[in-house]
Amino acid sequence: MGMGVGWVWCARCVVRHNVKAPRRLLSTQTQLQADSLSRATRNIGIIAHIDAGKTTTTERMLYYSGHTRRIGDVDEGSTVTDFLPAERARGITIQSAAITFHWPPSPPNAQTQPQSPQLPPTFDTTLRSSISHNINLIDTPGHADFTFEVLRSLRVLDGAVCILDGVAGVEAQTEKVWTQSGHYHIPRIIFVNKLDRAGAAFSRTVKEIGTRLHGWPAVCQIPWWQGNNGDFVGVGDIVNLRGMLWQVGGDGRDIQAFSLEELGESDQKFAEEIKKARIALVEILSEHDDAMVEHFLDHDEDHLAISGTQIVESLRRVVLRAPQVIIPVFAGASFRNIGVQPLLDAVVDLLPSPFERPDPEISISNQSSTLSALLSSAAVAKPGKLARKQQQTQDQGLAIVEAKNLLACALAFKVVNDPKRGVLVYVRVYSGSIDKGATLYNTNLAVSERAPRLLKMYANDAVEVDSITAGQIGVITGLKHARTGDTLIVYRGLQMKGTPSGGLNTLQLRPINVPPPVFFTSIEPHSLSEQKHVQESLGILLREDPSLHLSVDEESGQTHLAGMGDLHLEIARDRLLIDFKAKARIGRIEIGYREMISTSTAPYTYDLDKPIAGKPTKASITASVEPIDVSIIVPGQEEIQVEDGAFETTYNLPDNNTLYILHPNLSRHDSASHKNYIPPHLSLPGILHSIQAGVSAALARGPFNGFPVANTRVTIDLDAQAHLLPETTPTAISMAARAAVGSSLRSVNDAAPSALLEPVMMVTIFVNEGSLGAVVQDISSARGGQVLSLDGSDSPVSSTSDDDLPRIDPNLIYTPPDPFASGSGDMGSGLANSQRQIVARVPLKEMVGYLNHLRALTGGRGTFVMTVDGFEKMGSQRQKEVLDAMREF
Ligand SMILES: Nc1nc2c(ncn2[C@@H]2O[C@H](COP(=O)(O)OP(=O)(O)OP(=O)(O)O)[C@@H](O)[C@H]2O)c(=O)[nH]1
Repeated sequence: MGMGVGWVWCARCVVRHNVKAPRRLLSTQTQLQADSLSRATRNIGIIAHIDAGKTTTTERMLYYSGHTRRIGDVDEGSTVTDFLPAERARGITIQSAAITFHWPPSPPNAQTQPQSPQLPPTFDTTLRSSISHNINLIDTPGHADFTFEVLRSLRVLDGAVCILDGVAGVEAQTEKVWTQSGHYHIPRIIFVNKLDRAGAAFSRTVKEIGTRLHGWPAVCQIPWWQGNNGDFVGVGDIVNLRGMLWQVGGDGRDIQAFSLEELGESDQKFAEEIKKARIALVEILSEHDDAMVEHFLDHDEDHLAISGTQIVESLRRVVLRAPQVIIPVFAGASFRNIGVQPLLDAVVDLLPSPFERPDPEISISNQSSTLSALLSSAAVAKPGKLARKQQQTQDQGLAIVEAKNLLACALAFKVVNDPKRGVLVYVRVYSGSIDKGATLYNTNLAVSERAPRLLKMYANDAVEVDSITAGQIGVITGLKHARTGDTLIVYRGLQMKGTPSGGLNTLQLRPINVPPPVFFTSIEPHSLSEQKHVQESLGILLREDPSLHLSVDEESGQTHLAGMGDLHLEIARDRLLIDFKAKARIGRIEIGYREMISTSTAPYTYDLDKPIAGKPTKASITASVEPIDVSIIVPGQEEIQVEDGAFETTYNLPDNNTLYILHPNLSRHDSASHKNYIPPHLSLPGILHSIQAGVSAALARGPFNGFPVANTRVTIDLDAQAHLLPETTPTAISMAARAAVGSSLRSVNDAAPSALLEPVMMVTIFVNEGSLGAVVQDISSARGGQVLSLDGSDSPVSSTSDDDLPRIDPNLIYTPPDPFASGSGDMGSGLANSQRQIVARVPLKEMVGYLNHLRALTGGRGTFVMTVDGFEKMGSQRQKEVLDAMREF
């Protein structure tokens, strides 16, 4: 008979609360506690193709950890993670919420208190998974439209579990996210789910892991199929050499373990397969880990004699090495409650703590660096030695000196409006500690705001905490400005209205390129009285997802909402109408073309002189515009300030626009001299920010057809004495800048009409050999696309930086047989080869509704992913057709 396998909390992890520290030691003590908390923390995400079972698996994880009392069911729409009604209706996960739980489960009273367990100095004999850890599970969206959203959540992960559907195998979207997470060097393990389904093919899936994800699968579990129908009942645990049998129909807590000896009597074949798998596992580890070779020799070359702990430590070493070449593979069926607890053990045992991660990249004064480089230079740099650091720019030198005042640095990785609690800002702290009440400086928005309340989010509970320390994930409530993706810093001596000096105000954590919006829709409140609510809801929506863009046409008052995909906008629409109950008419979802001016203007000055909010207000702005001539523009959507000289400032704006501001009387390096030129209530950074906001608003709506303007250089001549008066406010500067640039664009368009640019996509299509011809034919003739490669390695999916990843021969991969898979005769290389990949550039217009067409062409098997490759000038005939079609509508 087998023994029960229990996941119960262990007494060792209880924190000793009653130790009194002498007062002066307190801060080091707290630091130590924070460090051990982080060492016992896993910040992980689940990456998976839509429908692979991410939500189902998450639910089980929360249930077994003791944080929920019943298993939520996705199909009934009662799950914890997918908490937005719009998600429930669609059954897909779109919001990246983060949930904390403990694994193994912690004692009931410590359940919701952050704790710092006492970890042993080494793990040579103890498994990490024998001690309760904090798991911060960050939800990543699975749909192709949300790739950017995935990227955004990926950058705060320390490790990931990739869930594969054991019937469908490795799917296009998984491949894409896998590659992206590889770019961030995120260690990953794989869970092959849905092995209970008819047609489940573990072996085929493992081979696909090798061929499509470019790593050597290390099979840590094999499926246990029983009876004539091949019922999936449990797994063979290759690490610990045992069979694990889940009670049929139970909640999954009742698991029996059978030793190889016991199995030898009941299921001889299965016992033999476990041994085979163990040999393969030791072999593959030995190829990549010298310590494993030593263990192997120490145990007289007996693969079975090596201890489970040694295998786990070896797996951990190879998983944490970048690039990751070995991919541990686990098996289960979370819907049947099979396999989830060992998967959680693997999360703790194999994935890294925040301390085991590479130093996070930052950008500061538009230069790339890493956070610890910045922090450690602060420790050594003394102002007097600055001269020696002059190979860096002066701004960076200043930042280094100022970095000693940087008390904390965090990334707001997700903003969610919770109907009950208001706007929740999920943060990951990278250095220092954010304490309750701290003043946070937002380097993206150049504003300060106080953090009134800090929370730790558990599945069933939000618990208030006093601080969120480095390596931790938590929630700040009550913030009015912070948006998804913003960098927040705590800075010694910062005043609410102040700006951190010396370049720290430009610090960005793990900056990413925001793809340009290529679809838009119009929004019109039902009535004037609804307008305020619609505006407020849109405001929250944009804080949640800054990849949505809002622009208002000054004359018609019409509002446009732009996004990255049609589904992206559909979700935003549902969010607005259903979740926020906004009363508005939402127009058709259309393609977001760009306009480009064809000639330049002389400087034009707009003088604003009118009462704003009851006060007389004045501002003047002198602007000129000129086209930047490139035929294809490459997307890049972040506003980046380039501080090139003391008296000039350049902004690289979205859509390949540039803003060049000359401020001859205002030196960036001598703010004391400004008082001679500008009224005391204005500051140079504030003025520049207002000009940029006004110019961006003007560029968002072109004069030709109301599309955003691209490829344009705007020059602003700022004569501080003439243009900035006592009655000048930041709002007035923005309005004047918008008006000056708006008029310049109109006059240039009157002189010579602008041209339209259309979004062109890089499309990667996966099809079976049989449909290849038809799909290529359709793309290149009917859709006007250009096929770039077939099965090429230069595609965006397996992109250039992965060249060092191995090309893997599926015949060299160990897999157990697939006795019940349909088409199991055609295993391995045959199947892998029959899957073909087409990479093509296709105008977005021709890709609308493509999925259905592709399904029809491929008997439902084809899939594709696409990203914006650029905007291209259209031929005059094509432009006319597009414009005619728009007018008709
Ligand atoms: N047979 C079987 N079905 C499963 C299993 N796991 C999940 N499912 C089903 O697969 C469907 C999708 O599961 P979800 O958990 O919603 O998948 P998801 O990956 O979260 O999907 P999105 O939220 O849309 O990204 C649901 O109908 C589940 O009941 C499994 O182990 N076996």
